Amino acid sequence: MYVVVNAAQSVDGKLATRRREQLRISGPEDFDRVDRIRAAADGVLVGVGTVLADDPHLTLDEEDRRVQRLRNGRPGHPARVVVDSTGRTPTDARILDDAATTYLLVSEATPPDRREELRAAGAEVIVAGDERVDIDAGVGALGDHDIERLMVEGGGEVIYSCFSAGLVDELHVYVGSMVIGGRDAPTLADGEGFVDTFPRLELDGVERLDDGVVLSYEVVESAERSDDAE
Ligand SMILES: NC(=O)c1ccc[n+]([C@@H]2O[C@H](COP(=O)([O-])OP(=O)(O)OC[C@H]3O[C@@H](n4cnc5c(N)ncnc54)[C@H](O)[C@@H]3O)[C@@H](O)[C@H]2O)c1
Ligand SMILES: Nc1nc(=O)c(N)c(NC[C@H](O)[C@H](O)[C@H](O)COP(=O)(O)O)[nH]1
Repeated sequence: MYVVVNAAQSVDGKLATRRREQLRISGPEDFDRVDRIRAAADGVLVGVGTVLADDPHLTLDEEDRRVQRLRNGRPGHPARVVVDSTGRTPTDARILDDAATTYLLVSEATPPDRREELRAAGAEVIVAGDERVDIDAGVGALGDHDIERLMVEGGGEVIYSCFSAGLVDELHVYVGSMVIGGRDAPTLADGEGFVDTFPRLELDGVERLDDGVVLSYEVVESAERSDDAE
């Protein structure tokens, strides 16, 4: 699986406010760039924290010819994926509409009747992990559903888990010209945090878009021996 992480942050590294309300950090040029990364992917993944905060749709701008060209003749939208240990995705979430296939990666902690409710609401439910979703196994299982290139859109907990599992190949961060602040505001990588070994990146490109900058990195060394696995 080839994994591309994309997120937008303030100059102080926050993805949203401490209230976790949706906030536009990107401008229109950056949202176009996000659409092109989505279009090149077979699947777009978010955590349930993002679903509960933003109710995202995660589809493509079908009017944009540049976006459609990147689909390489693949019809429709990329699949949508939610990491959701206990099945908290609301059955009326926009991500469960019939615009695209939606996989919910749940753990054994999601009771069988909740799995059935989510299936009835349109989700393809994949069980990976006992208490919490085993992100490595869950992402691996997406490979059985023709997903070879995955875009991870956040939030901070899920991005950290992807780095911690050594899954990330590329990282693109849009840095918008604003300060959000707040010790409890989500950042690009939350979770437990690394204290011993750290993922190492190589800067691939810098691009000015809107009134901000996109930093693009290749991951050259992962931190598979994650400190929170001790
Ligand atoms: N600016 C951006 O680019 C951007 C992108 C996405 C989200 N956001 C913002 O981020 C916030 C949500 O981020 P977040 O960090 O609270 O939530 P998240 O979207 O990262 O989801 C995390 C949740 O997923 C579940 N989960 C299950 N298994 C997991 C695993 N193995 N690893 C990690 N999580 C697992 C847990 O319930 C966890 O609380 C919202 O405020 C949203 O608006 C911003
Ligand atoms: N690139 C980017 N810039 C931002 O300023 C911002 N707030 C997000 N946030 C990402 C988060 O996952 C959102 O929920 C989806 O971007 C919503 O996606 P839809 O428009 O519903 O398809 N992403």
